[in-house]
Amino acid sequence: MAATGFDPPSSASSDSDGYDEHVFFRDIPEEDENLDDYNYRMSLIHPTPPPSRPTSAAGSEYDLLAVLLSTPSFESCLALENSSRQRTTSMSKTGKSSTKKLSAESILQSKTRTIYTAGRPPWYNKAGEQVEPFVIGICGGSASGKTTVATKIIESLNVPWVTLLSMDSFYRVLNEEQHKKAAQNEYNFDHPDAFDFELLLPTLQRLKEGKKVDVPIYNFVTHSRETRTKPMYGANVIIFEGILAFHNPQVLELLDMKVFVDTDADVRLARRLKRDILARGRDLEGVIKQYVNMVKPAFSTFIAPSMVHADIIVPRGGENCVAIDLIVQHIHSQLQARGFKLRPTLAQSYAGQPLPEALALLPETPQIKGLHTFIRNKDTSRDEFIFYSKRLIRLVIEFALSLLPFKVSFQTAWYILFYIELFWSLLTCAESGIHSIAYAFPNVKIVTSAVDPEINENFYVIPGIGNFGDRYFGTEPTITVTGGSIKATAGGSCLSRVETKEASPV
Ligand SMILES: Nc1ncnc2c1ncn2[C@@H]1O[C@H](COP(=O)(O)OP(=O)(O)O)[C@@H](O)[C@H]1O
Ligand SMILES: Nc1ccn([C@@H]2O[C@H](COP(=O)(O)O)[C@@H](O)[C@H]2O)c(=O)n1
Repeated sequence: MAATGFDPPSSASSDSDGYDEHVFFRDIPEEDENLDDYNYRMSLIHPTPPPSRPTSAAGSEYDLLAVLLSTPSFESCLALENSSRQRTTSMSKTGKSSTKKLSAESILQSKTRTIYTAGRPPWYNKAGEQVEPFVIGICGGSASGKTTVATKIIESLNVPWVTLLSMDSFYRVLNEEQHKKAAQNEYNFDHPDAFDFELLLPTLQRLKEGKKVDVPIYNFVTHSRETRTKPMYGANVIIFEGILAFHNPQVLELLDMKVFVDTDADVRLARRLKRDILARGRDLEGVIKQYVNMVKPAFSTFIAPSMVHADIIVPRGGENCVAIDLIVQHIHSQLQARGFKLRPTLAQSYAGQPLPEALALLPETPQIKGLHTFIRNKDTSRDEFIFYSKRLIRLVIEFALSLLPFKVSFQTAWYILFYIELFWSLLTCAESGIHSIAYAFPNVKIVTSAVDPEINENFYVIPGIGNFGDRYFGTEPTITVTGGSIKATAGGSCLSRVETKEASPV
């Protein structure tokens, strides 16, 4: 654990698995608590933009849309859209059939709104069945690097929903006498009795069931729980870390994968000295006294022996990228087996089917061909890539507006722009993506400037531009070769797969 008054991270989200997959397919139970959960998640996806318009290097269109989408008009448009939605399967005129099926269970009515759902919240599988999250336990001595390893796993995983639960949040509330001992560095925080397992166990159980929990926030300076708690939510992956993560047999039962972080005692002591003095309000003598009398003995008695439960031992902790990569790969294969990883399935789902009626393709003029030639060239610089992409985006948006069957009034303008957000990401699109969006948003017209028949195993359009978002925002993985070893990095974190060839656009 790295910070004073640890504010437990609730969920890390990334959208790599596709916007549509985890945003709008939300099954909302009717209780208000769960609706709050829904609203919370929606706020993560559509955070309120800052009042002033941000000056992002990557495009004013998006900034404008972000501001527009935060307006009350957007909410009403969404309600309008949702209330009229039906699940449909539509085929193009060239196809044999054109069917429209209403699925009553995909429309959910709460007290305040109507919500369309294809029946699959983030932690449900493709068939809409609830799937247990994958729970990882990380154990190890104090300052061994448990939190650092957990954070690196989360960074490398690139999975939409991950929850990190720290055992530190479950330190017991002390009485007056215990507080006095703690102030003199004489209270044993490393003994199992110091932890509130009666609260910890049901909390982890509920999270594993995909339910919301309220987690205490612990303050290491005052040795006490804060009055507020932190809400946490079920996820695809739950990481539970703590010095005694493997101590309680019932907790152990809940862990699908057990990782022990094994860092030398002298390194741990050095890190702890620095951290406790800088971040936990301690002094040198106090830290050493606590370490010698309680931390070190408890490590030998309780923590080191629990290493026998570990599936993986990570020497040195967070700097051990190889071990973290292995863990990440294992988690990916477990998620795949549980049916969480839908993108590869969706990519293959519609092979050979005629394109949906909802698709409107820009006429292939010399101008469009020229713009595509630039953005599909892997040697096009990022500045040029953004420049030509913006021109193409403008043409797509203009074309989309020209397709609207009604006169644009002030009210309808918001409605149109809601659609444009979807169009915009479809500058170019793979067939499987068009089918997936047409299925999820049956009433939305999809406008794009090019349809690509295939995507490769990295979901790159072939022949194409690599990952459009990565090229546009400059977040492409890079390869560095140092001292004969090849290391792939993305945003400074360990990658789940170390590439042996350049990860350049195809
Ligand atoms: N590989 C590392 N190199 C240097 N400092 C580290 C490393 N790993 C962790 N630390 C530092 O050591 C302290 C404890 O790390 P942390 O990951 O919070 O351990 P734990 O969760 O096991 O207590 C933190 O201040 C952190 O920044
Ligand atoms: N009030 C407290 C509570 C706990 N500790 C020490 O924290 C260590 C566990 O946290 P890590 O992040 O290092 O795993 C544990 O060794 C306790 O001694 C404390 O000093 N004061």
